[in-house]
Amino acid sequence: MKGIYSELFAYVKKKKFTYVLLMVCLFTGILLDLALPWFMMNITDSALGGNTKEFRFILIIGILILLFTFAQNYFDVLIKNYIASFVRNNLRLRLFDHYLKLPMQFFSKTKSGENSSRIINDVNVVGDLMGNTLVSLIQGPLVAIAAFIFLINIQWQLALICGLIGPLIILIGKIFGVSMRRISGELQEQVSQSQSYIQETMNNMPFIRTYLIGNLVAEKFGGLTKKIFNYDLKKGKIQAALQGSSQAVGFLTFLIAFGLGAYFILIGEITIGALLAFIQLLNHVVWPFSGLAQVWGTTQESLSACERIFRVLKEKRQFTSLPEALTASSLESNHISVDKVSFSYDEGSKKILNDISLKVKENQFVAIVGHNGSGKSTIFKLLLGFFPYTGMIKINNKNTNEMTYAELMQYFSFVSQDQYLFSGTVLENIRYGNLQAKESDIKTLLKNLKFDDLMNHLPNGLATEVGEGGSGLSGGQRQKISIARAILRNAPIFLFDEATSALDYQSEEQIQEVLLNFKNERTTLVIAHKASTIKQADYIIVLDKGEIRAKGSHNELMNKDAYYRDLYKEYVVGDAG
Ligand SMILES: Nc1ncnc2c1ncn2[C@@H]1O[C@H](COP(=O)(O)OP(=O)(O)OP(=O)(O)O)[C@@H](O)[C@H]1O
Repeated sequence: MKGIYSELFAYVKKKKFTYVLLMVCLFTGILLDLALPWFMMNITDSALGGNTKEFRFILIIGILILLFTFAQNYFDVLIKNYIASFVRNNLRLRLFDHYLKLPMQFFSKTKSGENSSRIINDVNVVGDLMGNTLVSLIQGPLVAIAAFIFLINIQWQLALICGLIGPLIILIGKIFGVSMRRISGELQEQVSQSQSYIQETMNNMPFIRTYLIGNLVAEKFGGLTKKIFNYDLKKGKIQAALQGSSQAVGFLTFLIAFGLGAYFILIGEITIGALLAFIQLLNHVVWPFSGLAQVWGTTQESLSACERIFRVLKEKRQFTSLPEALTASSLESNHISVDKVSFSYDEGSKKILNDISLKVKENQFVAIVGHNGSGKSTIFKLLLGFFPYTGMIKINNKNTNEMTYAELMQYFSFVSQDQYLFSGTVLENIRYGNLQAKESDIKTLLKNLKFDDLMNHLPNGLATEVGEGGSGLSGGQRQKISIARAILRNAPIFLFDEATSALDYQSEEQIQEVLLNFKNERTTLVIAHKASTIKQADYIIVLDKGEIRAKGSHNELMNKDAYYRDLYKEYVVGDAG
């Protein structure tokens, strides 16, 4: 909690001047709150006393109070909104930037919907806290104290009796505040989970349609929303009890004030104007306190959003500043050695890779083969520095763990099995491979790759929008963009998770040709899914349940390794299919 308060205070420090203005506004508001009862008391008494000169003077003051109240309210709302927007904007950028710097392990253990809920929903709540709620928390008691002093001036016995309400309402707020905070935290957790599920549902719509699992999905979502509903109800009950009891205490105070006030008029202790002012002032004593109970509830809710945000901000970053892309093509000799590398995704769980050692010579073409789940893609993820491991990986005899991330990345062009595309045009998506590339360079590259269809067959050529995640393109077109992007990057080591399933025969042949051309130009590691690719390789690594089962050329392995022979047969059948 201490950490949260200092984080929040840092925002106050950042906007010192604006908070000072807000305080000026706040104190002006308190003065105006007191000016109105003063006006009511004096105008009533001067009218009842028939003093027209005084009446006119007080009326003019009343008009001035009105004008000031308008200006005070205008600036109060303006400044509060400015602070809330500033905090939201700043925190959102900070959080987004932090997410970009977190290690990949973080993303393999969290849900994307929850992370987006942090950046959108929780940040909004914290903005409200800093702009509105926090100020109300100070404003309420200050107004109440000022009004109370005025009340004492009017009739101290009556004021003291009515003043008993303050501590009582604070006690009520404290009792309910704790449960409010707990329920709000749990509620937000459920909201995040359902947000994740909505996101997954939208992404999986074709699967839901074709497998007719709409009812199942709706049922699961129903379960999630039921939890939200139940937490909402619990929250509603606490809010109702909080508000009901504080309002009742408030009303009780008015009953006492009217009853006793009327008695004091009867015995000539106070005037009618004074009672009017007293009741108006009492509003300022009662409502800040009864409202305070509610504001306290909102504060607890906001603090649990803060907790969630700052929990993420406390996660150790992989980078202090985001690495910039380095020019990849200038590197010459590029060999890789993997020495006794072991890895598991979760600490203490089953090893996904166990004591892997391999060497890839400069400009060698290496195929990694193995059954599904044998750990092929995981080897790529470790080469790319996504996860920490035991053992050592070296490129050109340098330990990759001693390289900066940008330095490591300059070695690799990577094509994964999944295609990662951003909304934008085909051209923009290919250009991520080399942000300096001219359109003409990209066109030449596509011509050389014989991916002309990306220029000629799409409605707006390279300016065609790919849609969210490439949803507006065919699977083959998405793969071609990913491959073209990696080749445009022109790094000396090409990591290719052979995902050529969506390519037509002609395009597949074309990719094979590109890989063949790489043979003497750059170091290439292919997770091979095709017999034709495997046969091209200089060297093959056979992986089985996270261990290297055999290594060698295709002919060597066919001669000496039965496991490989069987595996290869499966690939040949796959190719024929
Ligand atoms: N993010 C992750 N968290 C936990 N386990 C994972 C994660 N990614 C992969 N695994 C597990 O690691 C093992 C190896 O996965 P990997 O993707 O490396 O296999 P692969 O050989 O590339 O398989 P395929 O041929 O199906 O692509 C699998 O058992 C998988 O369940």
